[in-house]
Amino acid sequence: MAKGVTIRWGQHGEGRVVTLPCRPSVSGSSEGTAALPQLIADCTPATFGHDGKDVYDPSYRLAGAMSAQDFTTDFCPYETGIIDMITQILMRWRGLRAELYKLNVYSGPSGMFKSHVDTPRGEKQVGSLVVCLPVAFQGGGLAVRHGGQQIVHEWSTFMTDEAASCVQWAAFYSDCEHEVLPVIEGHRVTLTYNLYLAHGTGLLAQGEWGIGGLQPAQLPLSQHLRDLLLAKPVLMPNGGYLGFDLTHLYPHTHPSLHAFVPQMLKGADLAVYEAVQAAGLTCVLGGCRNDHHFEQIDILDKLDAQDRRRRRNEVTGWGREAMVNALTPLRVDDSGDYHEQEVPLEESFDEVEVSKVKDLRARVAIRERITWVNVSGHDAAKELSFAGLAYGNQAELKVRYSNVALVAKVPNAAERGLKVV
Ligand SMILES: O=C(O)CCC(=O)C(=O)O
Ligand SMILES: [Fe+2]
Repeated sequence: MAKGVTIRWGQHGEGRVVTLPCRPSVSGSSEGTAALPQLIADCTPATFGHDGKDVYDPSYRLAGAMSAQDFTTDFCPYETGIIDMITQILMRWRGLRAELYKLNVYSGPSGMFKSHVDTPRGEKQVGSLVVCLPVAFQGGGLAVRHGGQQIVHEWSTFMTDEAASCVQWAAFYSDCEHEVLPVIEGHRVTLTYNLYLAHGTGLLAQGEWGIGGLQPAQLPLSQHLRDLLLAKPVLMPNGGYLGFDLTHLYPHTHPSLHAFVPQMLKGADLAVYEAVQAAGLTCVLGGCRNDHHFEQIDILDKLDAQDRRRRRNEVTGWGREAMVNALTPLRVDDSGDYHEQEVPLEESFDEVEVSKVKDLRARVAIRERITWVNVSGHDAAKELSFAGLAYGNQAELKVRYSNVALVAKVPNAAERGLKVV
């Protein structure tokens, strides 16, 4: 670990600093071995939640604690990639926000925290992250239990300089019981973070602190949609469907990646999705509306079913699951050619096999039931796909990116609380 982890704390005018692992004292500075005992001395006895109260009981928890507002650190779990790893493993691509909670010190010969489940801090908390800083200690395993299974994270450094120079970490879901086994010798210094479910990894997609976050309801499109839904005379009194051609290309021809497109929405497309959600509309992602490629015959049925489920409160509306993904992998043959089923114009239906006409009419009918909001005049939207080639011993078509459309269901006037005169 090249840089070390710096902790700064102390009252105004009495600021202190330690960089871990402790290096030989720099003369005249508090940085060095003397600063660590000071950090430990400045911690207060750690309490824990019991029956809704903070309790101090050294027979259950023997540790020191410093609250996040009383120190700063340059250690960043995002920068080190820890949050990305947790997001992938524990959250299956949903976003996660880590909030520094406490610094704790469990010291030998008996520092420990008996078996407990962390008190959730807010309904979006999904887990905890413990980061063990590079200070030498023995014992102090972190046992995490779930479903009759146990994992013990042994971070003990056995006093070797090499082991004591690493940052080690573990993350677990909030419902996992865990325990800090007794520290035999040395000091086990940890940073704990609360992990919250978020729209995206990091802070930008969160409006919770009232700053910086994207507020989808404030997006101009969201306001226009709400005005449209409440307009007089009533537009679409019997309800209907609004279609948006998305502006970016997505790998929905890929056999498995197509399932992730809702989580991959980019830039303006994400804003369209957020705005549609904020306006209270249910939506579905489907193939491009281009005349030749509108593949999903059942797209509107899927949308209607999702909307009914949402109205019955079976879908919470949280996260990307609220959008139906009707994308299916498009067929790409061995030569990499993409087989679209062309939908000819109605006039030329007689040239098509009779058996196909019913299906083709259904596709045309679906396109016509959707009111398209944006007219995709630009070439990129007309160009149906763009192939990314990867070269191995033979040119192999890896991923093909194609246009995608988002279709939102407009409820009827009564469902919108409007009277039709
Ligand atoms: O330090 C650890 O490994 C876990 C600490 C813990 O369980 C807590 O602070 O709630
Ligand atoms: Fe805990």
